[in-house]
Amino acid sequence: MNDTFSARGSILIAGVTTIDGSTADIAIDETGTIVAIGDDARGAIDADIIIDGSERLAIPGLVNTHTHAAMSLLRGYADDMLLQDWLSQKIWPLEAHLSGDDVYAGTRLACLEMIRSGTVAFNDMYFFMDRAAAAVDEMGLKATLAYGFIDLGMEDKRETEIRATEALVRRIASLNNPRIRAAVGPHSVYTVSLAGLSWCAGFAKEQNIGIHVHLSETGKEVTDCLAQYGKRPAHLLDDCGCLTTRTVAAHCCWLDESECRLLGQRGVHASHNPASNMKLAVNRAMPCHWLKQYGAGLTLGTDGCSSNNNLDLFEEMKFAALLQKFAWNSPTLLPAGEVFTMATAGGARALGTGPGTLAVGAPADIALLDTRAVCNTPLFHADSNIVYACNGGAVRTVLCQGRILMHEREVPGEEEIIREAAAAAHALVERAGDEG
Ligand SMILES: N[C@@H](CCSC[C@H]1O[C@@H](n2cnc3c(=O)[nH]cnc32)[C@H](O)[C@@H]1O)C(=O)O
Ligand SMILES: [Zn+2]
Repeated sequence: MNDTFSARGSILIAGVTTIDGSTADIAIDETGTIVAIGDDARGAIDADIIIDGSERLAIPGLVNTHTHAAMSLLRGYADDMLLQDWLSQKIWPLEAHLSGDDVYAGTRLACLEMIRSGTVAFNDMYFFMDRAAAAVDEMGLKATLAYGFIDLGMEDKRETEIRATEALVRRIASLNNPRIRAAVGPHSVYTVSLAGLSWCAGFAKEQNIGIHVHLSETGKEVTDCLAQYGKRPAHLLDDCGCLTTRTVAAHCCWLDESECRLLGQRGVHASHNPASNMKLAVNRAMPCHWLKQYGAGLTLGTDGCSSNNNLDLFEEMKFAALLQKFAWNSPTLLPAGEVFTMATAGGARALGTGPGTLAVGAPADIALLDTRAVCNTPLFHADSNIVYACNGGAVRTVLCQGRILMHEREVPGEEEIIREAAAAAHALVERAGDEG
């Protein structure tokens, strides 16, 4: 087993079921690229490792486009509250006591949870991101990491956030790990000044990196923005240059049709976070149908573990499909195939990690599901089982860029990761002098 995880050779996944129901071999070379799929794949490489694909369904690894990974330490710390109260009374006071070690422990726990539920890449915004990068580096996933930029209209705070953003981008460049990228993370229109937003846009352009922002999460965000600036949040972000083809906008719940058109024109990727939105009762579902109509990117995210409270994108796919139907009153909206595409190709395109499909030339970012699991029985339409019946527990094996991160539900070192995260979470709450 240790050989399986440490090896860096070529891999053959033999006789695996694909999403269309056929059986194929998948050949992966030493660089972690899929070099052949089908009957002829076996001959394409001299495989160092052979993974038995019988009773396994191969899907592209899932991509989570909105997380605060280290908030895994805050899972269950404060639930059932109003968004503003939850942030200002519980989360932000606790976060004031966070250390870099906490972010490292929490991000490792989050990576473990994502691997165990078939996710290979994520888009994160938080503090101490150099420590998050170290965790991702070790755990073997792909991530785009942004320092959450919040200036609250104060010039001295803006300077601090600018320095922190610049330092993270330098740090990630120095890691020289192609799996880890930096982005600029202006938190939102209600926490960042116009000068801050404009600086973020300019810096992202200069560095040729993405932007990760919260957009139109609540009705209050929209009414406050209209009162303060006389325009809606997406138009304000656009004035500051924050809407680009490399922007991921999380939530997008309260966008009107003109804002959806604008996101489409700018080629922005919207991250739908249905579990967080329902839990915090933001009271409107992202208008997927308008965003799709106007050509914006559609992707899926979980948000942090204290508003979800897990990172399982299988559950998120189901919530997305159900919420769209319920909120917009049509059972034909967001069918299984479309939500599966959001969680795979849509997310991969947004983060630039590949096509998000199993194809020759694509990176071997692959999850293998158990076809004999109850949730996959019977298996008439794989996308339906995946979206409506399964959760992450159906995932048996995960590869990221051809590296085996989990095999038959074993992830190396997981007991230590869990123990250290639990200890860090309890010590944090104790330091903050509040038992939650
Ligand atoms: N430099 C910032 C750090 C911001 S990290 C990103 C922030 O987003 C917060 N956050 C998490 N979930 C949500 C959400 O749903 N809406 C808005 N903010 C959130 C999270 O708790 C964290 O404080 C500072 O000095 O405060
Ligand atoms: Zn968030």
